[in-house]
Amino acid sequence: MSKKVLVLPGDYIGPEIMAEAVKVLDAANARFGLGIELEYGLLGGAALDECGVPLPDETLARAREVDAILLGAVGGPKWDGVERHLRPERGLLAIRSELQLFGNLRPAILYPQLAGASSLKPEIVAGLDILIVRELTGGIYFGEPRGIRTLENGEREGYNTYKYSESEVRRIAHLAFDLARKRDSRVCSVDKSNVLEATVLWREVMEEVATEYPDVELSHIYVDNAAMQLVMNPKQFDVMVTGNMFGDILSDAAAMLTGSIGMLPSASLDQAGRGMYEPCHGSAPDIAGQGKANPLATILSVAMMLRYTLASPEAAAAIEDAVSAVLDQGLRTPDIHSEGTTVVSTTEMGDAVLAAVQAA
Ligand SMILES: NC(=O)c1ccc[n+]([C@@H]2O[C@H](COP(=O)([O-])OP(=O)(O)OC[C@H]3O[C@@H](n4cnc5c(N)ncnc54)[C@H](O)[C@@H]3O)[C@@H](O)[C@H]2O)c1
Ligand SMILES: CC(C)[C@H](C(=O)O)[C@@H](O)C(=O)O
Ligand SMILES: [Mg+2]
Repeated sequence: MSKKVLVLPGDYIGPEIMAEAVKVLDAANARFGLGIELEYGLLGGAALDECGVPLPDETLARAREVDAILLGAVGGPKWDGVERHLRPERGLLAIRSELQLFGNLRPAILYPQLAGASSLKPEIVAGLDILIVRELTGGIYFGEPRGIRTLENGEREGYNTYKYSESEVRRIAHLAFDLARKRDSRVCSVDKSNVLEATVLWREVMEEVATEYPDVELSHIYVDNAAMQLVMNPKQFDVMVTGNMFGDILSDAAAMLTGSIGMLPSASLDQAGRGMYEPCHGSAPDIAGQGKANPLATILSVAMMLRYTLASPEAAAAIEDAVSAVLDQGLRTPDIHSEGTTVVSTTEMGDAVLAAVQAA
């Protein structure tokens, strides 16, 4: 039976990195007989330009039908002036929310070949393998009320609401604990319970869920300390579970431990394990159209899609091995370049991974 994947290239470097990821997916499809059919849709600025909204009904309808979604990145200065509710990023938030993709997995793994490209010293990052589990459909990103209002004294005030229900915390906790069992059985919950009530409850629920996993060790850390520990001694962490905004920030920091934000893939899963797969980075307007974007985060997101939603672990491993082989060949996009390696373009990097998959 065929499996359908909806491809949403998005904006700026989105289409550039997606072209390379699709090449690699096509090669894995042919090599492993996966029966995957691709269809394309619009999200973000591209959708706003074409249809007047950042998440067209057609895209959402197709997204509900397909087996998995592959996203590039959305947003950029072209749409800076549009009304808040029409911003390209709102399209991304809406699709996550509509599909209830609450579980965002952001693995920060250091490929040994990139030790020299990490922002930290090689001995601090050697063997790094952290999984950030970010709650993706709640917290301050979605809490109501929100807005900008005019106060009685005439000045304006911007406000958002940070809240999490017990059930929202419970489901992300279960996901984190279940994933930890397949790794080093350690979960570190990141909160700000010394200040924010929403995260006092978060911590209580984490403790409650932990009683169902006596084999998994649970620890807690405040988010400010977590940021510091991540750059001081990142290997102390196995699974880090946290809310929407903290996870957004910590995952960008974790990306730099692996060499570049261009190396960090992600999976956003619903309760049934269906998902949307995307790199953690944005649309990088500063390098768009120059062949400088690193496509590996998107290519590695394809591997996550094959593993988590499309049940093709062999093909997933082949793509991950192909990425490693290409790094062994010394090929680097500019963001991960270090002395003694060869700078290649986005397309050349994609072609090299494609060739390695075909040779698998
Ligand atoms: N998932 C998404 O679609 C997503 C994620 C983050 C940001 N954004 C949006 O992207 C736009 C730009 O945001 P930003 O500049 O804050 O973040 P960004 O992640 O796009 O870029 C930050 C820096 O990282 C670099 N970078 C990012 N991806 C790279 C890659 N694949 N290869 C090499 N270098 C890469 C960029 O050149 C830039 O210097 C904004 O509109 C933002 O809202 C979208
Ligand atoms: C573009 C933006 C809405 C998004 C987020 O904050 O979730 C991005 O930064 C991410 O990390 O996926
Ligand atoms: Mg982000």
